Amino acid sequence: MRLLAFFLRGSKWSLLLPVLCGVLSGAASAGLISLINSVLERSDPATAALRFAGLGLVALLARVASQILLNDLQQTMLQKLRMEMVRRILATPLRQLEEFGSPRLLAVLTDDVNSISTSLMCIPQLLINAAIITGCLGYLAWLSPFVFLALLAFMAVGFVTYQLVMARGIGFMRSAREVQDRLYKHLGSVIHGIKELKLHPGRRQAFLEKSMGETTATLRQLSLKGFGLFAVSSTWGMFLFFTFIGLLLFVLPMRGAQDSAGSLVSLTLTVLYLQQPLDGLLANMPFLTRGAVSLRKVEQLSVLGEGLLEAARTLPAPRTSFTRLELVDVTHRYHRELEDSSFTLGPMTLTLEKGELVFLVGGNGSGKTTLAKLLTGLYAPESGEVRLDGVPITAENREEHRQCFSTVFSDYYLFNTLLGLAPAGLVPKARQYLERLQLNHKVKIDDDGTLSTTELSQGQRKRLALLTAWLENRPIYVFDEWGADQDPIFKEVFYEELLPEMKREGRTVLVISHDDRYFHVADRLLRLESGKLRPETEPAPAPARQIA
Ligand SMILES: Nc1ncnc2c1ncn2[C@@H]1O[C@H](COP(=O)(O)OP(=O)(O)OP(=O)(O)O)[C@@H](O)[C@H]1O
Repeated sequence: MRLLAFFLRGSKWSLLLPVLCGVLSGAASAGLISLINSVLERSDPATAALRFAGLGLVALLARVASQILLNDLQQTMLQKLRMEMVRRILATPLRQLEEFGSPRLLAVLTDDVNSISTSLMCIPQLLINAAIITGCLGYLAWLSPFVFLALLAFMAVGFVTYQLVMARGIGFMRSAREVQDRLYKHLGSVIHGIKELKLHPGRRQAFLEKSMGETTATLRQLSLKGFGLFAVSSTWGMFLFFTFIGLLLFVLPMRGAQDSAGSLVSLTLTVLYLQQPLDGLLANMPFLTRGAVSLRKVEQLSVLGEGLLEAARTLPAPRTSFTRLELVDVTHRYHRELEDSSFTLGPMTLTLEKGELVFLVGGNGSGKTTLAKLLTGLYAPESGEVRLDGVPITAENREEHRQCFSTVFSDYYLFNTLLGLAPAGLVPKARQYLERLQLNHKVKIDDDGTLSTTELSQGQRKRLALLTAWLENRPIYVFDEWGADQDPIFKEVFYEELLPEMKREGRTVLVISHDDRYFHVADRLLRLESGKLRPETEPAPAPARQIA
């Protein structure tokens, strides 16, 4: 029902039409049984044949129309669902997404969205079957109220017992769905850890046997149990049904309880006619249940982005200037469920002025990237305030705040096109930058901003990422260990030429770096130790150059 309500919410009218066709098809099928009975008993074969053909035709045409319309609805819903999920992900705060985890996100976007759409495909058949069952029951009530009531009682018993078994089945399906998140994590390891797995047979074996092997075996077991229970409960339903037919055939005549309107043949035929739609109803249940389980997962993801969508849909204009960026008593803490210790950054107070070139240094895990995420508005502070030109950054203006920054984080992502950068005007500039970054012999940029390749060395890819950031033309640049993958010559170009040039252009540049050879380039050096800012020190003077 939740599933039906979900689909009805957005597409009442496009669902109504196929439903009506489905019901019409079911009603026509139910009409057929009364016709068959009347032919068997008494009716004129010629007119009955015409009615038979007419009803059969209506049943078939309405069924095919319902399925075509529903197919169309399914594809539309699938597209809408995928777009909406991605919109919600884009609107969700980064920290919440990190906590949710990419394997779970992937499982929702692929498996769950597909299960929901498969369950949608079951709906026309469900409606057709429900219409046939209702029609047959109505006809049965007219033939024999006693048999009708007895069948209702059997169906009630069947429904209650079926529900009891199904509840266990649904439990297994939910557990299987949880395991699926783990499976996606392992699939991610195959893709991203392929080199490590190929180079080390022991690790590969352990991965296959333990990680993948155990997870897939658990998933198999849970799915088998879930689907097994569905099979048992539908067989139980069919057992009740045959028991009823047995009683109808052998006990009813003995008790002489038939009322005059219903002959045994008509009653048996009508009840038998119910078998196919009942069977169909039960066969669709696992898919509908799987869809409902997936819908719960999708709804969990939906909650993440709730309330933020509207803000995300109105694009703020990029900001071209600022004078001061401040952190005032800001803290951020990573909570980890299964660990006693948690990392806390701050409380810290810090100011960055327009046109400053600031280096942020410190040991691994001291909090440099976390601080950069707070400054750029990718994280919201747990306490304290981030202020831009004196204005506190809140949930309402954080999206706008982020428009001040161009970044290359150490785990940057490189798009293969100058996405969202209005390419027409920027392509000539992009080609110039390509030359400055010594990539013009490797990469070409089309007039529509598509890069000829991103299949490059790590250092070259990072230069391309720098190019995109540079083109964004924002007032503040943040580079997180950008120099780490560069050769000594290009490191020098970056620290000694490009950074000072950005500063001369009036930009504020925050450089996270371990390259102490170039600390002298900075106007200021911020040093982090275990999440705390140390008192500022003057950058060391430039080291003496070696004379060859
Ligand atoms: N997504 C996360 N979830 C939980 N803890 C995290 C997460 N990211 C970082 N941390 C923890 O926060 C601390 C600071 O991490 P951060 O990445 O800011 O350090 P860093 O100074 O940039 O380190 P490095 O020089 O190694 O890049 C680390 O101890 C790390 O374990």
